[in-house]
Amino acid sequence: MTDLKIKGLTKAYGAGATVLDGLDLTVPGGALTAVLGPSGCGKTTLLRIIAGFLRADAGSVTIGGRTLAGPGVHLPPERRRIGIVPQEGALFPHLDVGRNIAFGLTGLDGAARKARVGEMLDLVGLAGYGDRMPHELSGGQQQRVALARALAPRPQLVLLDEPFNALDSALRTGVRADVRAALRATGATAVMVTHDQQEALSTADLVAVVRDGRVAQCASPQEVYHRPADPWVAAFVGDAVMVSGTAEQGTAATALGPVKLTDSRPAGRGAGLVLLRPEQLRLSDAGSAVAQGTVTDVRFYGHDAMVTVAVDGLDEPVDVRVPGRAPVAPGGRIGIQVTGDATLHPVPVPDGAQV
Ligand SMILES: Nc1ncnc2c1ncn2[C@@H]1O[C@H](COP(=O)(O)OP(=O)(O)OP(=O)(O)O)[C@@H](O)[C@H]1O
Repeated sequence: MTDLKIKGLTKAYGAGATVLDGLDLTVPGGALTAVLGPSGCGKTTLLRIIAGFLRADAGSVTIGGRTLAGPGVHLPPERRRIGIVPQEGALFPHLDVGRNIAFGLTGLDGAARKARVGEMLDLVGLAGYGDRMPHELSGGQQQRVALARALAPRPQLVLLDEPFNALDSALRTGVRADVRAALRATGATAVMVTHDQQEALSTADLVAVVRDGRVAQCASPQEVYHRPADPWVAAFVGDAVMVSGTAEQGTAATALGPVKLTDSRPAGRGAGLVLLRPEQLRLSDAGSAVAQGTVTDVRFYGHDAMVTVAVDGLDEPVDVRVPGRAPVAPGGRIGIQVTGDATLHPVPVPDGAQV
């Protein structure tokens, strides 16, 4: 297993603003880590520095203890043992699928190359497709070939740059699952750049949320979602409901009623912002709940619906996610109850943070 360790990575383009600002990130061997962040936060820059296409101004990149980039060190991309899956597959259009996959297989004789290509085609579920040309494949199949090509030379690390961007949503789910299974089967250490929260949460073992050129939080998808490092992360990763609260003995008093606090967080004392998810709120009859309000909007998504409620005593409306059909309509009076626990964060939101 090969850990990827990134320390103090700093990069500015020319005299422009700093894009990476002392970024630290450790990707454990064998894990798929999603680098998630808003447009322009430096995700592609990070990937290009890891791959060796770009030099950092400061900091280091090591894989399994081998320094790829650092003070006085810059290994060229071809010596880094890194496989890359670009955004739209970017297969060589004049080579068939087998030759695309075999492209990086230097130092093997003909029979060994053929065997490795066959293994890779099996791995990505495309056995028998070796003679097809790229234009004879669907977008999802092209992405799977791109993954097979990246994995064929047994790289120490695989970088995936928004790999599902070009696929329509119906295809995405299946291709994501296939890619994840193929990475798992080879035990590859992988870093996937994405700006899609659902993709990061559902596909990766770890999610590194990048803001302003630094990692704001790196943890499991569950941890990032349920115990976000700060209000910005909470609002960026999924939908968030934020209400002021005052904590005492593990419970915060809020306009939505008492909310049990996730206990081990040091900030879980005093006054602050309580972070909840819309699915933690339940609608009930007006009058039966501590918090009451007026429904202002209902959005139906098929599997669930989002109900916006102007709660009495709160300046901002809150969103409530309800399964299936929403049994309410705009203008109706409704009660709200909180379920589960929440984190409490000191206010205000850090300077410069934007959601
Ligand atoms: N070659 C370049 N020269 C100058 N500025 C650049 C260059 N490449 C990127 N930038 C700037 O650096 C910042 C980070 O860009 P980067 O492409 O790394 O962000 P990103 O997080 O990948 O964004 P997106 O999600 O939109 O692809 C942006 O402000 C961008 O305009």
